[in-house]
Amino acid sequence: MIQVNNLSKEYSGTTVLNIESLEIPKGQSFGLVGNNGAGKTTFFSLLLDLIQPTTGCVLNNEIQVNTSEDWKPFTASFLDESFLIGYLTPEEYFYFIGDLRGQNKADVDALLIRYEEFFNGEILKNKKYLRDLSKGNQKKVGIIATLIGNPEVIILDEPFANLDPTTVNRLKKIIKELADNPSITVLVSSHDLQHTVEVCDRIVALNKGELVKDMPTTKETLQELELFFAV
Ligand SMILES: Nc1ncnc2c1ncn2[C@@H]1O[C@H](COP(=O)(O)OP(=O)(O)OP(=O)(O)O)[C@@H](O)[C@H]1O
Repeated sequence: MIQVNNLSKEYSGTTVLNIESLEIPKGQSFGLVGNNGAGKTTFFSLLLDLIQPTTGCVLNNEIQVNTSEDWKPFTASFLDESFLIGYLTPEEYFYFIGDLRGQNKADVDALLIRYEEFFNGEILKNKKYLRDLSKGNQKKVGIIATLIGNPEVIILDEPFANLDPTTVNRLKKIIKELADNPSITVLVSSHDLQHTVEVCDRIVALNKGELVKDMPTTKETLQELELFFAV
């Protein structure tokens, strides 16, 4: 269970995120939507302890995220993967991440075989550096890397961006499989309302840093969101 208490973030005196209270139960597939600048990436960055809150805190299973090394079961992929990427081939990168998460080569290989169709196994053979891959292929590598080491919480910031339609469908299948696992919590942010509604069982909308909608996914959710964002 992730708990958010009185969480806010300011930059130069301007509040960009302000969430009084939010709970994300273990096993939930949680969709975060909102216009450009609404605060989605800020929220995820706070969950991941990549930035410090101005007020409040985030707890994972009652452990405050930035006070203990024990909270680190979160993995994440972001829209722009380039910050992860030096002069490493995808294969070197996967083994490097595996090493960080206590996975041996055989564990990583098993995962790569399992998801070969999604991330396009060809990427491994051509030995290009990650920085020289297309944006979509970088994205695929970033997403698969989040799955290494059996994380409890997987954060996918704009996972559908830059992916072709076939790959989007494969990704939706993967997210639904993860969502069906009661011990895995998946958090997805996206501008694609339809994809988000399809893979998430709860949708939260942010507007200018404030939580403006919080609803379970039903048959009406997509229409409701489309009307909301059409205003
Ligand atoms: N380092 C920073 N310094 C100043 N302002 C920032 C910084 N990082 C984010 N912001 C501001 O915080 C607000 C929320 O940004 P954020 O990236 O969280 O939005 P978002 O919902 O992810 O947007 P998008 O859909 O465009 O990716 C924006 O107004 C942004 O300009």
